[in-house]
Amino acid sequence: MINVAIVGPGLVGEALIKMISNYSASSRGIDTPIRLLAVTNSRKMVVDPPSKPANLESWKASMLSESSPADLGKFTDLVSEHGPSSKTIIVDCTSNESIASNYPSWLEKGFNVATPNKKAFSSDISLWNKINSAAKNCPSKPLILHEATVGAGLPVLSTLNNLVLAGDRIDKVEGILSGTLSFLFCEFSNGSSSGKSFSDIVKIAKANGFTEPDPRDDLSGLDVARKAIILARLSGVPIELSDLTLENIVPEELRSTATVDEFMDRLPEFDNHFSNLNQTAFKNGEVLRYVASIDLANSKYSVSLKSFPKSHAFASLSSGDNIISFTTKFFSNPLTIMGAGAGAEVTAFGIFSDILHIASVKQ
Ligand SMILES: NC(=O)C1=CN([C@@H]2O[C@H](COP(=O)(O)OP(=O)(O)OC[C@H]3O[C@@H](n4cnc5c(N)ncnc54)[C@H](OP(=O)(O)O)[C@@H]3O)[C@@H](O)[C@H]2O)C=CC1
Ligand SMILES: N[C@@H](CC=O)C(=O)O
Ligand code: NA
Repeated sequence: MINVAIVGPGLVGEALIKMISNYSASSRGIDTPIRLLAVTNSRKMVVDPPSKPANLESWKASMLSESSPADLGKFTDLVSEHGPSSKTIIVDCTSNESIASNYPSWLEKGFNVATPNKKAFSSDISLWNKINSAAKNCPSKPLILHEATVGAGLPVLSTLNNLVLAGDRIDKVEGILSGTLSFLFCEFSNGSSSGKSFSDIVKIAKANGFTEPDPRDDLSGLDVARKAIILARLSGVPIELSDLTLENIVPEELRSTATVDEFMDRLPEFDNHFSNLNQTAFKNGEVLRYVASIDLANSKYSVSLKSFPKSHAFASLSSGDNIISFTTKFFSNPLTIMGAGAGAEVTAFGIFSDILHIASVKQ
């Protein structure tokens, strides 16, 4: 039995609960069943509730009726009473930095970790180093996987890890790494001079579940920058956020708005500003795309809004898709991965494939 404990049953966490409840391990060649044992958000937690909930609706009901106040320390203690930590996976589906700072201690205790949360892998390099040494030094060799942190469910990190393990040299990684910004600019800057307003498209991206809990994290370029850092570090170059040139497209006046609602309410005031940027590209026969360039060969790292001719692969991308290309010693003609780059279900799939990988190693 592999036990799964979820921290953060939000949009992505709920999609994951649905996926785990619908999964029948025996029919898919994994001998060990996967059991959803425990769930906590910032207010409440349930561990092995008497009702033994089988699906999302019954988990929601037991969160209401059988939960106790959330306490992360108690949560992991209770979880470890139900099976060895080597056969337990803690899944962090928050975007919280202080939850991420627990990974070293979870790994020291032998818990495996799977997460779409980028914070631990893109903040100060000291946390990255602590995580790696905790996993390496624990006798049960726990696994920590985070495929969904870049390209959601697309097999981006597993591909990069395989290239590195095989001895390839990564020269450059570039692409469109944000589902939100892909959706925004593919819809807004599509080679025509009219269409929906920029602020309306941001609202749709948020409603589609593409954005971070605070959409300013997407528009500021910070979310893309975090993904660029993860790609650089996994390629063997330990860069920090400060090594990267970042273009923030949030209008100056909206950067310090107090709440997400205030930001969304005031965004229409800047529709003309974005429309002018699009008009300039349009007049040159080009479109706008927000791209990341991780040029490892020349130690140059940037995330920025650029203009591309309509013949460029970035211009014809489907809205919401990511495209990531690796130029390497093996692949001088770049290896390219493309497909849906955000959304609850594809992200849950990325986490679930990490869970299945851990289950197959630890069963
Ligand atoms: N949406 C997407 O397409 C993708 C998302 N991701 C990542 O997935 C993660 C989840 O995103 P999403 O589901 O959209 O976010 P949501 O805001 O919908 O959900 C976040 C969840 O985390 C919980 N939470 C927040 N703080 C804490 C805390 N201190 N302790 C316990 N629980 C907490 C929230 O509970 P509460 O209600 O109590 O606050 C909520 O259940 C993020 O890291 C995001 O970057 C990655 C790839 C793609
Ligand atoms: N907000 C992010 C979600 C996935 O990481 C995005 O839009 O790409
Ligand atoms: Na991925």
